[in-house]
Amino acid sequence: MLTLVRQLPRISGGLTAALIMLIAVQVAASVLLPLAAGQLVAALTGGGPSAMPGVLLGLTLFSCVLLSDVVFDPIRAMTSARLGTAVDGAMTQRTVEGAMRPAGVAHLDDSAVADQIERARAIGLGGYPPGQAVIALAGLVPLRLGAVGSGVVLAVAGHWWMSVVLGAAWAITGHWQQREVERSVSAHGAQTAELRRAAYLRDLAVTAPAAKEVRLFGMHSWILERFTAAWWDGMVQLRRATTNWRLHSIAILLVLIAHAAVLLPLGFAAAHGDLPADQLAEALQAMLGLWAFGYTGDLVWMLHISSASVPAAVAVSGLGVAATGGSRDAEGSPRAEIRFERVRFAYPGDRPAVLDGLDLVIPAGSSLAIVGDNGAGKSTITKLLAGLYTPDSGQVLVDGYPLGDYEPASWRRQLAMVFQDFVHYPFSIRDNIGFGRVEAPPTDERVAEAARLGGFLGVEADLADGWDARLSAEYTDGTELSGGQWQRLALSRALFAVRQGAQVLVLDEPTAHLDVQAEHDLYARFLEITAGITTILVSHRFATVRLADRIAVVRSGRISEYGTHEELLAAGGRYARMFRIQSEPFAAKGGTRRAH
Ligand SMILES: Nc1ncnc2c1ncn2[C@@H]1O[C@H](COP(=O)(O)OP(=O)(O)OP(=O)(O)O)[C@@H](O)[C@H]1O
Repeated sequence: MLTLVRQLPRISGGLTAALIMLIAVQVAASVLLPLAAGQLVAALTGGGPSAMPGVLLGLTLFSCVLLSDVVFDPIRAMTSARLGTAVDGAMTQRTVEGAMRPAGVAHLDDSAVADQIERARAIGLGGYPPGQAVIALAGLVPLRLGAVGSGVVLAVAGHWWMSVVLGAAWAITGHWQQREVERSVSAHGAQTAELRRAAYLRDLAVTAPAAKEVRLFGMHSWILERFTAAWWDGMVQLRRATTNWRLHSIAILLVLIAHAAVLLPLGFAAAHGDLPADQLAEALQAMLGLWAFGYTGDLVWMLHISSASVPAAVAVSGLGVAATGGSRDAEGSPRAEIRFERVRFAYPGDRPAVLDGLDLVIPAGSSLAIVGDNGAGKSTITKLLAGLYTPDSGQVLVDGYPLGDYEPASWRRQLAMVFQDFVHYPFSIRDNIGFGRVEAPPTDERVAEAARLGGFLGVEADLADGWDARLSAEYTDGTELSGGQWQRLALSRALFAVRQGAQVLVLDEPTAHLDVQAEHDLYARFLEITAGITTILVSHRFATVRLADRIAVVRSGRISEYGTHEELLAAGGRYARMFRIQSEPFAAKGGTRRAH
């Protein structure tokens, strides 16, 4: 909560100042109320024509309270809502900036950082944005300060010990209940394993990616039953962890006893004429205001649960601030070679090394195909080349300089990559292709040329909006592409980058979704596409692999074979075996089966 308060003036100094002033007005009004009541009772019980000025003063005080309620309360509500929206916007923006700032992606594999990002998104807390905390704070602060004022009035009108007894009783119970809320909030933040499972099952049911299989496999009741069981089990665990009924009962008893201890002497003194009626009225009115020292219900809960994401958002917004890349300009690199030297790498966490002692040289301007079994580390090599991860030991050198010496953005501009799990951006075709080089305006000409090279040209011709057609079935005017069309679009995106100056083209399984004709057409354009640049192909298809000048086989974390297609076939090693398996005539096997 303190973290949130510290952020407020930074996010909007004007709104914060306005809110403080409006809260001060509300506090003053809450103190005026018992004084007004006392003033009126004093004037009316005094009798005679002299009552008029006293009544007028009492009514004026009441009018001030009324004015504050009628005029300033709505303004305070609007101001806190606006400040809340500003906080939501600023926190989300900082989270987004922070999450994207680190040059690599290793921080996203760190479970502590992933957890912070999850909290910063407020998802782990059931979607309570921090702006709600501002609204709760704007409600809570005047109540608490008003209670202080009521305490002073009670001390003056009644007796000082009355404020102490009542204030202490409320404060103790409020403290217990606040601790319960804090426990509950942190339990919600951590979420029980059951609730996390329930959230996963819910997402399976309500999000598009699993929708097809859920229906195909008839998983409706399976998911519903398990979701219901997991959710209730999780909730029961949460309640058990956070609710203490015994303390609740003691708290109620304590407050009742404290009120009796104050009310009885007040009544006794008034009955015996030791306490004038106006003071009794003031004291009784002030007693009612003291409750705000205690548990202020939903406001406390809302304040704690909504502000819980703020420290995480502040931590995420600081990600990568201290990290500095090199300063060498990579423009035009590599001119000589890319070299992996004794590279060892394991993904963050306690994981085994994927690459261990890997040496590899890729001469500039040549093409290299990387082959190997599933999970051998082929994609990992491309991620290290892109600087998304850094080797644990050894180094990646570009023209003799470690990758870390280069300014990260300038090295990235030299790369055009199609990842195996490339993203389907739900934006226009133009944007999807233009993302290859965001600095270069995606003009019709540039987009069409990239689409021609990537084999996408023509798809836009059937769409009403052409290059500006939106690619998402979730929009009424949107279009959904086929798997192969998305792959051609991803290729076009990379080739847009190449046409805008990228020097290294990395294609991870570029033909996996392509039909025979599209694959053939791509091979036909291969020389045109790769002319003058360094190309790295990761593929299991030997028709693709054979296009490359050289081939490297990855096995047991290092390069086990390296050479041209003919050289590796002649060597009779792993590559030759893989090639033979893939090129064995399928019909012969099928024929054997048919014969039975
Ligand atoms: N982000 C990650 N976090 C942890 N482990 C990972 C991550 N990405 C990959 N791995 C692991 O690293 C190993 C190598 O993965 P990589 O994707 O490089 O293999 P690959 O050779 O490209 O495989 P495939 O042919 O199946 O695409 C695998 O064991 C994989 O489980």
